[in-house]
Amino acid sequence: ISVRGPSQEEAQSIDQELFSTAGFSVDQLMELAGLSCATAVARAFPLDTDTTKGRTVLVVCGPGNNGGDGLVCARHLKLFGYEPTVFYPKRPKKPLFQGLVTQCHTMEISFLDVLPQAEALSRTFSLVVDAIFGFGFSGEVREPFQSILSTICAATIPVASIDVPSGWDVEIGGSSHDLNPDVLISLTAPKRCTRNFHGRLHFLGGRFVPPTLAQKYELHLPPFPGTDCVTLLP
Ligand SMILES: NC(=O)C1=CN([C@@H]2O[C@H](COP(=O)(O)OP(=O)(O)OC[C@H]3O[C@@H](n4cnc5c(N)ncnc54)[C@H](O)[C@@H]3O)[C@@H](O)[C@H]2O)[C@@H](O)CC1
Ligand SMILES: [K+]
Repeated sequence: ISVRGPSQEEAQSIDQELFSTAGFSVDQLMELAGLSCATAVARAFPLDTDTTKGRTVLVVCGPGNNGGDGLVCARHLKLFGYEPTVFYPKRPKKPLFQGLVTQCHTMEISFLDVLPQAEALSRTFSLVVDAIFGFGFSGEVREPFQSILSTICAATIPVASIDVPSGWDVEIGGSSHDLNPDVLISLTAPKRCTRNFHGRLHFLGGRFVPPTLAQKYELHLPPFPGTDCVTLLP
């Protein structure tokens, strides 16, 4: 796998190209991205079939497409037998996101109005899926997400981050005060900041990149085993 990884700008160009000349739609790729995140979460935190232990997952969604991946992930986790709950404090008015919320309601997934304090959060949930920011993040984290990230950092349960650990600089990474996820699911290709990921498992998901695009951007993507939608990176 390329150690260089696409820069934030390159990730945004690949994204643009997928949605323009390559002919894909956002909801199509978001569905595949979210499905691969749910699959990776289920691999990293397998259900104990004898107990309800480990079923409760809090999916925290941000205001952009990373948040959309989180909503899709929550829906698939529910189909896989988990008990996801969503916290989605800033919701875009676009039909795509409204549809994803409706789908979660139809799947009887609960939404929280307020994020519990770290201790209550750690007691209620087994794991947090971080779908707050992906490669569109820049600058200092603004509220309400600064407080939300502080709460997640203070919680004692593991975090699985979608595409980029939220709050990390997409190129450089995070510091010791930032999120330290146990699992990272990179989408399309690992971003440069993932060099600083030292968690337990790093997956690549989003098996949708046409080989011509992978070549053009020199992505050097690893093979995906068989029909799997995720692959474990070394
Ligand atoms: N090709 C692709 O490349 C795909 C990308 N997808 C997802 O889309 C993500 C990128 O989505 P977006 O471009 O919408 O960006 P993000 O979802 O990463 O973030 C953008 C949102 O965060 C806000 N934001 C940015 N910086 C902030 C700050 N400092 N404080 C508070 N809010 C801030 C912006 O106002 C915007 O609402 C990827 O990381 C991935 O998860 C997938 O859905 C499907 C395919
Ligand atoms: K994230």
